[in-house]
Amino acid sequence: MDQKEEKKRLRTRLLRLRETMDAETVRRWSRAVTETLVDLESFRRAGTVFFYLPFRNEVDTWDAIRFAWQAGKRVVVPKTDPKTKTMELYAIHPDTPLIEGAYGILEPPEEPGRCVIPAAVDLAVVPGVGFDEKGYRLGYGGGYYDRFFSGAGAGMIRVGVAYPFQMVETVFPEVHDQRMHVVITPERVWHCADVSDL
Ligand SMILES: Nc1nc2c(c(=O)[nH]1)N(C=O)[C@@H](CNc1ccc(C(=O)N[C@@H](CCC(=O)O)C(=O)O)cc1)CN2
Ligand SMILES: Nc1ncnc2c1ncn2[C@@H]1O[C@H](COP(=O)(O)OP(=O)(O)OP(=O)(O)O)[C@@H](O)[C@H]1O
Repeated sequence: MDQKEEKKRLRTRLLRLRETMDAETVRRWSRAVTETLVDLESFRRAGTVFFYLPFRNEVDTWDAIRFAWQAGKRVVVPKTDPKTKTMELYAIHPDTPLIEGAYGILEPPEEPGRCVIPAAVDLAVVPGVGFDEKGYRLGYGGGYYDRFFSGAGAGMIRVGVAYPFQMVETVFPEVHDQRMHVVITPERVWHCADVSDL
């Protein structure tokens, strides 16, 4: 089997495992990940944090988002453009009305001229279908985060969040894949890239 086929099978297998999780397990593991995340030195120091808004049993980021607001941080989330496979970032507040955008993921409404430049973001909390110990990430195959991190979003600290079963031996990385600096699972933190002050 070639690498492309292996990667596709791994994606299907991991997505199936995540789909079959019960709500209580999603809550319990998300809470454990959140506690570790908000305690990271790089998170405490961050003024602006790029979160994703969870869908389909992804690690729930809402508690961490509320924590960030309470700590006075700026919270930004992506608005995706499926035509160009790119993301723009918008700041959200507790009262920002969110709408279902591409793929049924909640997004802030479009506000021309109000998007936040990626260079202003200190840390990104990154969703994934799977991760490996080197910090490589398997996503839905759209290349959104790879494109973002290899371009304007290059400077921020990248923190992947995952359930235990999403941490695998290898995600069959390709040359364009951008590594995470840190991956957090409910039971531990994986320091993947050389960032001196994490
Ligand atoms: N919460 C969250 N937001 C996110 C991501 C994510 O993984 N999670 N993304 C991370 O990249 C981007 C959206 N990427 C996505 C890419 C494809 C599909 C998707 O549903 N794909 C179809 C496959 C066929 C198709 O292209 O339509 C599928 O899986 O059924 C979903 C999200 C940006 N926002
Ligand atoms: N920096 C980039 N510039 C242009 N195309 C890219 C870049 N990074 C990735 N791509 C393209 O995007 C496609 C999907 O990449 P990949 O399979 O790694 O996505 P993924 O990381 O699983 O998805 P996502 O980030 O959306 O969750 C690939 O065909 C790749 O060629």
